[in-house]
Amino acid sequence: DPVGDKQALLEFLDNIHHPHSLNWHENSSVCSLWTGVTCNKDNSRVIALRLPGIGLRGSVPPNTISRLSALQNLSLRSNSISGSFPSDFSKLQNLSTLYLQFNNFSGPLPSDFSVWKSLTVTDLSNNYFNGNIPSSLSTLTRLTFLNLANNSLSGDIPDLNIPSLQQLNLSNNNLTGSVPPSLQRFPSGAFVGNHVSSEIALPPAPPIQPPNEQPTRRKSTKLSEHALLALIIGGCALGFVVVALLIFYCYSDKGGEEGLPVKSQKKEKSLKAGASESQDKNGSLVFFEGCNLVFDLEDLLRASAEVLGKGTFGITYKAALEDATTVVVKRLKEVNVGKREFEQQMEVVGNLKHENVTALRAYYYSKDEKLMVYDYYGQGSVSAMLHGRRGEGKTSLDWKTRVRIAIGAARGIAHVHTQNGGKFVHGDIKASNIFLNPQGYGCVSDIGMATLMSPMPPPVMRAAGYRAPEVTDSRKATQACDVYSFGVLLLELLTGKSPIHATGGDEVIHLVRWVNSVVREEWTAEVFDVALLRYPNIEEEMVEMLQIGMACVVRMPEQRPKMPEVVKMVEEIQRGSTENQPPPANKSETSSPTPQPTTEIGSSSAAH
Ligand SMILES: Nc1ncnc2c1ncn2[C@@H]1O[C@H](COP(=O)(O)OP(=O)(O)OP(=O)(O)O)[C@@H](O)[C@H]1O
Repeated sequence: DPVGDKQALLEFLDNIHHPHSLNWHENSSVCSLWTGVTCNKDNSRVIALRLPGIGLRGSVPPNTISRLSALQNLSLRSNSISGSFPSDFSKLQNLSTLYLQFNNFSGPLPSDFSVWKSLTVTDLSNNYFNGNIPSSLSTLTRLTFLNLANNSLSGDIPDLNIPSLQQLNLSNNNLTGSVPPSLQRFPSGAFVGNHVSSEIALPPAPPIQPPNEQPTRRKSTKLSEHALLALIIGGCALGFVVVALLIFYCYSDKGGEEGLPVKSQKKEKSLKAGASESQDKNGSLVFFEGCNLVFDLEDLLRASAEVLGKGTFGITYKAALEDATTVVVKRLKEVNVGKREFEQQMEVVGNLKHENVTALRAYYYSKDEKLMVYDYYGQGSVSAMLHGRRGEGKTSLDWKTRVRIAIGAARGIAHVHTQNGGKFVHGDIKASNIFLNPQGYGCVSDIGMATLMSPMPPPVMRAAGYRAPEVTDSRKATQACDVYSFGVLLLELLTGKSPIHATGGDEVIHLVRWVNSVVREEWTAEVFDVALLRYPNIEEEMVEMLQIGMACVVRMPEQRPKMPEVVKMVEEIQRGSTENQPPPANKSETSSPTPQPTTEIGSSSAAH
């Protein structure tokens, strides 16, 4: 471990307010375990420090980060760091990328940029920097990206002759004068929101020949006042699908650089002209309290990603970040709500902490893209567990696990229903949205989607079987609809069958109708998953679960039990649980005792 660097980092953290605890322990390995820290190959020095969006507050403690003299990448973006630009950063002479945007830095920019000869990317936007733009920026011969937008910089724009510069944003400051000749190749969008003389006739953009990048594609980027962020996540590879999450930020030419993986481009949404909007901190990942994940949008978009599936609300990706963290990113489609409404909804969801509700870790909102970030559940969803292919060594879900799934899911939904003054609705309860928490209990995901999507979009085929009959007409989900969907989930756990499934022929079976008809014919035992028949002494419990399920799926919404009641009932199954260890592996399923109905179940009102 780099002892000196480790000590410097510990001192940094000790002396800055940070609501999120980081796993930076004195006796753990800084290079392999510390979040946000990257070392060089032989682990002798720290070369990257990325702590975006973790709630850092106060000024950067002097003589801490500056001791990381081998540092190449520094990202402290999207925190609440205040004070002046840390003067001792001048010691970080190997710095290549510097991301300090979306903080509360104030005071002048460093006067001498020549100390950072290797700088390629500098983003100091969305702070309160004032004073002039230093002409020493001209000495940065490798600089490709410079963003100083949304500060309070004043004075004339210096004649910055930096041939390598490809992207420039000085918008929304108090700059005066005119655009100097060296910068006239940048479109007017780079200067809007200033008092820069408007009569400048910008010549057509001359070809830019950056040394390391792809000049032809860069050339095609046109900046304009109508700044748009376009985020591209997607693309399939052969066989096992791997997609690269891509981002590009461009102006007016929305499709201009589509498909280009962007490392050094500005990611936050740029503002349209107008100082009034200059405080809009749009377009960064927002993390929730207690989240130990440390990455930024750039990391997220750079991560290699795999499509997990396409749902009602968009595409879900599994993204592997560089620091080996795996997260799930939901890219929402057709969310037409405004920023405020979206943020409010995310705040409710993100602060909804419960062991039976999957935690929303972060979200992202821009005009064109809405993302939600979750933990990745490696075991997959309950749907995958129940219906996925049984690989070698993979057995079907045992009864105890199914009961725990039911109890956890019920508790999670009941908790969701207590939100928003007891009016919150999940709206999309189904097995692919239920995961197992570390205790092996069900854990409900995808909270808040239905509210954002009201009226409900038509369900994808596999979701249709969970929807209460009344939703078809009203397209509006209610808590009673969640109870119905939970009932379908119970029937699915009991039968091992999907809510809508095909038989051998063309016939499509609707699980609720099928269970009702079988029970009506008093063939109750027929509904249970054959894989469960090998567990002795569980008949009563299965019948109990069947009763609860059927009570939840009655046609009339007002006749369904409320979730707190359902929780009690499913918990009762576990309480009455007798020992039901699986029999020895060689015992055949057919030799298991066939369960007999012990209680009268079903009623004519349940049949539909
Ligand atoms: N956090 C997660 N960890 C692991 N797998 C996940 C996670 N979230 C979703 N998935 C899986 O990704 C796939 C796609 O999920 P997504 O939510 O987009 O669609 P869905 O659940 O099938 O439908 P809907 O959008 O209606 O909820 C599903 O198989 C789901 O189980």
